[in-house]
Amino acid sequence: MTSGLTKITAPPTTDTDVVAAMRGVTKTYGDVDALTDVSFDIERGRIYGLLGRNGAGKTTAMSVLTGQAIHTSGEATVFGESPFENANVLRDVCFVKESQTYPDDLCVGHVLTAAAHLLEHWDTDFADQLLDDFQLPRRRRVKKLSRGMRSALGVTIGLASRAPLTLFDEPYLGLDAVARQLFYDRLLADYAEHPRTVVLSTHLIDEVSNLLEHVIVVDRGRVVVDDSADAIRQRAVVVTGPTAAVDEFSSKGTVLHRESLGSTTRATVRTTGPDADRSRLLEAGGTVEPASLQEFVIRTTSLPHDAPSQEPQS
Ligand SMILES: Nc1ncnc2c1ncn2[C@@H]1O[C@H](COP(=O)(O)OP(=O)(O)OP(=O)(O)O)[C@@H](O)[C@H]1O
Repeated sequence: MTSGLTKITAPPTTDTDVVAAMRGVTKTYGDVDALTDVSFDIERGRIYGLLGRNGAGKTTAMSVLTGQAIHTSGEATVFGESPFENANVLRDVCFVKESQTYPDDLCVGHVLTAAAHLLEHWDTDFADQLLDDFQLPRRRRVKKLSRGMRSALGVTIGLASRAPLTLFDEPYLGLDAVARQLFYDRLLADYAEHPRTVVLSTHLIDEVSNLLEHVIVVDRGRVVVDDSADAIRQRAVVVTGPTAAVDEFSSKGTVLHRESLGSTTRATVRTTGPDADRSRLLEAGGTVEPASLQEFVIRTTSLPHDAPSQEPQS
């Protein structure tokens, strides 16, 4: 079952520089459909946001791409090969999970030494710098770390891995706002110097929206948006004004959400492009503002099944 929205996708790419891909991937756990007919490409040298509500299928998708779960049908490839039990592929992949566990007796230094052995592109100096940044005590046992410190350790491993494909699955549990900002800053600075492909799943969409270059939204196991963040920023707008004028403007795009109070209506609309004619709306006293990425994701994933949606008339 879909959200009632047409799937929103970028035009097909001619770029063959795809580091990971899914084609018609389905993953079931017993009678739970975690992923249904999922297809997307992850291209080299970009930061992707994998977004969606709780239980949407984000962790499952990342687990399939990192060989930690076997999909039920379809095809998943990383660097052109199946990732499952494929050391050739996995040495270039780092997957940092929110629920990452480490052997209890290891201390922080041991974990980093193990990571250095396992990850081909590991940078020890960078790892040391990140330990200092996050004030992680090298000699402390992992089981004695606070929840936030454990997250900081995961983030440190993900960044210092410099893996050509690095996936962070909601790595922030317990990280305070200062530590999260540190993570974003270090990620951006290091990514600029050492370009690689990063996939980030998060519920803190506003915080990361400036980081993301491409967004994949999963809703109940299906991909409902696969588009560049710029395209989403340009086309997703919040329109407010007299109902007739808002509805006329909205009819040229896809209405993601609409609410009225008296004669005024507010609608979140995905237009056909930045040049959508807004003159009549403005003349009628209406306003058009860019929708935040968070608003866009919320409106894209929370429609009831039978919600009316209008197709773009491009
Ligand atoms: N090992 C499992 N056994 C049974 N069901 C599972 C298992 N792992 C995931 N699921 C189910 O698959 C669906 C997708 O779960 P998944 O963890 O991929 O979602 P998610 O988008 O990462 O959610 P969240 O944002 O809450 O972490 C959910 O319905 C979940 O209950």
